[in-house]
Amino acid sequence: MSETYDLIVIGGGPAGYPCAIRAGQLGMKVACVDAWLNHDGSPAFGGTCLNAGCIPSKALLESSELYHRAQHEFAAHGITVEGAKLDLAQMQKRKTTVSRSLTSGIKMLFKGAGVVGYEGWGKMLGDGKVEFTAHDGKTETLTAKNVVIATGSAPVELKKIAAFDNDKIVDSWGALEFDAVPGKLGVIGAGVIGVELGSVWSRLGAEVTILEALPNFLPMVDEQVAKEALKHYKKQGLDIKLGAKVASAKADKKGVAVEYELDGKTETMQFDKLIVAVGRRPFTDKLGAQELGVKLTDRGFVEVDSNYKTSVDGVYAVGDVIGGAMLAHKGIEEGVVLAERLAGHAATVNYNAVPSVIYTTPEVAWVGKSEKQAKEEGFEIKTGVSSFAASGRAKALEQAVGFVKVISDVKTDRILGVHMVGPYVSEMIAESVLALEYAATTEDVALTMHAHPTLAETFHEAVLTVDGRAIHGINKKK
Ligand SMILES: NC(=O)c1ccc[n+]([C@@H]2O[C@H](COP(=O)([O-])OP(=O)(O)OC[C@H]3O[C@@H](n4cnc5c(N)ncnc54)[C@H](O)[C@@H]3O)[C@@H](O)[C@H]2O)c1
Repeated sequence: MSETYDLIVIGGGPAGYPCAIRAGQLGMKVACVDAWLNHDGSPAFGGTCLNAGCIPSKALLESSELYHRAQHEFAAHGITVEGAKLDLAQMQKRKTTVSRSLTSGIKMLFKGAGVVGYEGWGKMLGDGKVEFTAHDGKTETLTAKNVVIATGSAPVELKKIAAFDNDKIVDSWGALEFDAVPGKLGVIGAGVIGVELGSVWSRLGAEVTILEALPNFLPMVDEQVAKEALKHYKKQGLDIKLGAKVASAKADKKGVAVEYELDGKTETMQFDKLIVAVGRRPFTDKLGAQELGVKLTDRGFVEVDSNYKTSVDGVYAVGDVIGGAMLAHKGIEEGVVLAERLAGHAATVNYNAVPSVIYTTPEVAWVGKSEKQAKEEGFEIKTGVSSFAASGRAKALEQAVGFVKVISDVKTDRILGVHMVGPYVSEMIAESVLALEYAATTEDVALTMHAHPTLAETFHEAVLTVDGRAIHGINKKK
């Protein structure tokens, strides 16, 4: 029997499930097919983000941060905690509970929007047909007017250098599932995943070394912010070796021996576990994309036009699988916008206002252009920086580190970029995104009242600093 739909979404991660839900809300008959299986064999919607990425990593980041604070910060608040002990099994159990509550929630949301969820693999056969193979091997053919590819991405494996063995050499998912704190932990790659996971295990007691091939740290982040973040990471004990290109990693019963080149010399380090976090690749396995003639780029991303349409009529793609920023929220927006367009509505993604966040301590967040980028693009810019050291709220939180930097256009006064390093900047960045979305000037934000005392005042102060009128900072003489 062939079930017929208006839309079949293949992939139920942050790009796919919102696309399916929005399409359902807009009156389409929708199916969403997802192949995810957790390590315990349970299927789940939500993709990497909810099952093995954003959410479980944030759960462990929070728990490990509390453990670290109990040991190193509570005394400053006048709280004595004697013998704070780590119960890693409980910490992992809580992490799983957080994830599962959200992934099971997707099924409820599907119900509410009239979306039919299929747990298993989807393979495009052409002419709107999708072969669905359930986890028990049973197959059925589904048909739809339109098909959306939202199959996401997977960790890049360094097959010749450090192939995953899922025990000693693991990917970012495996690194969230350790059942004991490694004594010595190696990480290849000081990108977002490397520093977030390195932070988790360092706070829990591991000696962490991060080997990064590039000579500069976090090159996608504003230089001033990256420098400040590096200073704090090093202070916390993360040993970040820049310009260290890993040549080989060999695992045996004792651990992993990693050979890397630094300053023309070959060095070796021994670790108990090694995390490989060197980026993610588009995931199109078992999808039938190439057989169908869906054009892929040299790097395997699905090629789409400005309407997210692939080279094959009736086949669209959104999220990590089409490239660009590999961020859940970018995928969510694309999925929703595509559903709206398929329903005949006008909708668009503003790629100039995509926020990025690194959930370390301090957190790093940014949106828009960096100072270097703005200058390279020919803007005459003015900048304003305000430090959290001047924030009453940050001091009360015992987290008065970092700063907010605002970049604006001299000619129009429009805000071009905002870059932050400090406490809870993951939450603060939303205001800057809104400023960019509404093409706000520094004057617009300067005239906006901010509650006192809040961390958000530091953004306001940075904006005031642009024109030398900060109240809680020393302004540069003009
Ligand atoms: N908080 C978040 O928003 C968040 C969290 C996790 C992941 N992500 C996204 O997931 C994607 C993947 O993250 P990632 O950190 O794996 O990739 P990444 O591309 O951000 O960083 C990988 C790093 O590995 C280095 N590298 C590559 N080969 C190496 C080698 N042989 N030796 C040493 N270093 C090497 C690269 O130079 C690079 O700096 C990114 O797009 C990221 O933005 C986002």
